Amino acid sequence: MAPPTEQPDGNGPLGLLGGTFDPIHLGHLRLAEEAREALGLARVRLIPAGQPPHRSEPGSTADDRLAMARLAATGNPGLEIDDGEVRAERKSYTMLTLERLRTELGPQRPLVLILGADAFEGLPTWHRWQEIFGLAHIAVANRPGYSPHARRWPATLSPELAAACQDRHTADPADLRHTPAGHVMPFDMTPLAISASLIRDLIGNGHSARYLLPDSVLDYIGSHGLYR
Ligand SMILES: Nc1ncnc2c1ncn2[C@@H]1O[C@H](COP(=O)(O)OP(=O)(O)OP(=O)(O)O)[C@@H](O)[C@H]1O
Ligand SMILES: O=C(O)c1ccc[n+]([C@@H]2O[C@H](COP(=O)([O-])O)[C@@H](O)[C@H]2O)c1
Repeated sequence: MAPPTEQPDGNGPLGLLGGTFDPIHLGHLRLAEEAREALGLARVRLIPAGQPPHRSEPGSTADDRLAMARLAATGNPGLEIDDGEVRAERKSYTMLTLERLRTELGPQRPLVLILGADAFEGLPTWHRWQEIFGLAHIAVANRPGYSPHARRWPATLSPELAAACQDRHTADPADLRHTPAGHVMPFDMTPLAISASLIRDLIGNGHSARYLLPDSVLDYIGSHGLYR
């Protein structure tokens, strides 16, 4: 008989995947799913940004982006939704979200901030970025077209990011379980050249975006007339 699969426990590392999710797509969902498996996360919390700090106004409202994230997570017990950034009347700075989560979850629960390579590249421009390492681990996935691929670290990182990561780098997911925060771990995911901007462009130009995102999300976009 096969051994029982390890059940996710309430104190295991919690993955955090923030994004504008304009709209959420299969790149985001595979990122969450593959991070959960590769890093041994109990669950992954999707956190739609209410007011994304470093981009112009999204093409759909925060409430629509939250609704689409809820639809995308439906049926996957490994995912949960956090509406805190949508509800907050301020820019969606990750440090502030991590402080809120530490208040909610306590100082000991391992938190793993999941970033695609493009987001990670921009980390030194984030609000209080150096403090993030004190509140969460960071896991970085490859993304087609972006340079800081795990296998080429640290050569492809900017000097300040390389310096910040130097003593934090790990390739062992056990390190993410044994401490609440502080490690940086690159991991490989199935390369998917899907982006929300591609989907917005396709829909805006009257083309099909089917099979790039869940059908339920595509139906929502259609019934609410988004991105036209
Ligand atoms: N195809 C993908 N592969 C790996 N990571 C991804 C992918 N798409 C998005 N991500 C990651 O998901 C997070 C949220 O991304 P975001 O919501 O900005 O989506 P996006 O597709 O990059 O959007 P846009 O095209 O509007 O810039 C970021 O960390 C980003 O790097
Ligand atoms: O905290 C910051 O200063 C900060 C700056 C840029 C982006 N972020 C977060 O990074 C995630 C991805 O952002 P975006 O714009 O690529 O969708 C999302 O959760 C944002 O809130 C955070």
